[in-house]
Amino acid sequence: MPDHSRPARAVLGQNQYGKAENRVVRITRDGATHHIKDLNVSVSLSGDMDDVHLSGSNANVLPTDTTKNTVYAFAKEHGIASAEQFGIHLARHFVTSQPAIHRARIRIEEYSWERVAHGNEGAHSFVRKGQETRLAQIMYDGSAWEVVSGLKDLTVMNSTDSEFWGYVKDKYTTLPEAHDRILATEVSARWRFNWTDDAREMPDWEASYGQVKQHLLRAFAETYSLSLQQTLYQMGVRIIDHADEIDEVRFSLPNKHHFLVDLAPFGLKNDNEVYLAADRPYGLIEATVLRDGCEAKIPADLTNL
Ligand SMILES: O=c1[nH]c(=O)c2[nH]c(=O)[nH]c2[nH]1
Repeated sequence: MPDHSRPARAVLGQNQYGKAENRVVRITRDGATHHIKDLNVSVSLSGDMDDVHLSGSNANVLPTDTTKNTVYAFAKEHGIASAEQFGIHLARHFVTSQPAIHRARIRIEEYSWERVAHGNEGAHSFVRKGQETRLAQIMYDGSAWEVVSGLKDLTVMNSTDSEFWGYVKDKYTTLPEAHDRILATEVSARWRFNWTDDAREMPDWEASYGQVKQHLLRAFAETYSLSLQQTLYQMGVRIIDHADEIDEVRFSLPNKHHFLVDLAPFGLKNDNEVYLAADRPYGLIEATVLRDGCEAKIPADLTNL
């Protein structure tokens, strides 16, 4: 039986549109020395877009093709000083130039390149760095900014100074307590800046990124770990303590398990030397570390950011 007490009509919910994954490489030529910025830029706009969904009128629609073109034109006109700065330029442009667009979200992945040292004159040869991917998300609604930076795929390992014991044991527990284990993870992190309005001086986005990455790595290396949870918290504390421009850090840390291999069947003793690096399943440890008194705004599920 249909439920006649509930309205049958459908209504439009949240919507956004734009061009995703615009790959833009900007070369800056400083004489014979060249510099590279290599970005993947996704534009997402929202505003007065009821008509295009409800009646098909495109009167308020700036084509996604135009948003793509804008990314490339801005790379030429404004250059790319940092992913964050580039995203701010784009978000401001879409919201202030189009009356129907009230909110812009620019997501950027940045791939870094390292110079190849060689004998030729000039510096124009690069090798892609295999380490992390840098991330930035800029949101603007015409008055307030939200800038979240981050990184993913930063794989780190401690070959000692990690233990895990004293945990709950029930009838399904088989894990042996570890007093000297490998601790490895692939860091995915996002941090939110407290810069929210044009009236305030912007952080130095490039310097801030380098410092946050160093704090995170040093905290990982220097924490004598009793759990990945404890290490995560120390990484967050270190960033909040040292970076005044940041109010919130969110981590998603897969525990990349390394299991000691039983070599006894071969008459060999394994003195914490030979491990099986398992790829799945993995423990997944996730948490936010906040500046005291600040509100958490980074979504819990980082796969959506
Ligand atoms: O650092 C860890 N935290 C856990 O919660 C956990 N659970 C587990 O089986 N191994 C580990 N390691």
